[in-house]
Amino acid sequence: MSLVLSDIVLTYPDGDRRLTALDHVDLSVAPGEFTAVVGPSGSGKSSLLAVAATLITPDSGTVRVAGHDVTRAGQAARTRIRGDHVGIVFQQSNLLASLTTLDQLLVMTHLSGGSTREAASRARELLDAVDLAGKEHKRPHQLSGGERQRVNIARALMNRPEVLLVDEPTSALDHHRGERIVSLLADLTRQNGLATVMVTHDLATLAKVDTVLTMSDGGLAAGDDAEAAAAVGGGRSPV
Ligand SMILES: Nc1ncnc2c1ncn2[C@@H]1O[C@H](COP(=O)(O)OP(=O)(O)OP(=O)(O)O)[C@@H](O)[C@H]1O
Repeated sequence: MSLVLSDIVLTYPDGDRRLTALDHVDLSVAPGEFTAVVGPSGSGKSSLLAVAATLITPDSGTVRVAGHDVTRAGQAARTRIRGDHVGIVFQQSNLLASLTTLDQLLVMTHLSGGSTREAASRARELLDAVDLAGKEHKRPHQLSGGERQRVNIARALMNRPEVLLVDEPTSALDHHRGERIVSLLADLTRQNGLATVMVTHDLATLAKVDTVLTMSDGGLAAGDDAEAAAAVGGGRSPV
């Protein structure tokens, strides 16, 4: 398994008490497996992604990323494990306004101290894979929302991660562009043997994933599409 969360408990301060955001959560994602997590607002989905991304340390439980026990690692080791093994795609494109598409990707290698020549060919290969060949020299304001999200995805894959974590990738896109992004994520997951976890409210995208899990009050359970519909709010239309 590329990503294993075992018996995770995460609480936040809440006045003079603690609020339990993740309540004994287990999650395992194999290489090449595309997992979706659905659930109502406040159920703990972002907290789950943040723990898997090694951005927050749970109160208890263990997180293993590409075989590394992150929970026992110090701050520096955790940062290295995240940089080497985890790709993260946020809900809103958070590209740097002044950089070209190509430079958005190259900056990742620069930060991790990798070889520049290899990075340039890796970046071009990825931009080709996300159908952005020819847009290398555009800046974010010259790209559509879907194109910006594809730059985000390519950037997350620059360092060849084993684990890809994606938060609401379709929320800023119309239905057609949203479907294209999720199909792309499904293809990249299989082609690159990624363990992908996607948080989504968009039930139309669930057809493309291997596993659907539902979060409810900090608990995570296997769920079919009907349960998923109920979990995101009584089967309301995809957004
Ligand atoms: N930094 C924080 N401090 C205190 N409480 C928090 C913090 N972050 C989240 N929470 C609480 O933890 C619970 C889980 O929040 P989380 O953001 O993980 O839910 P979510 O399912 O991602 O919600 P949404 O779909 O609205 O983004 C909620 O009750 C939320 O209010």
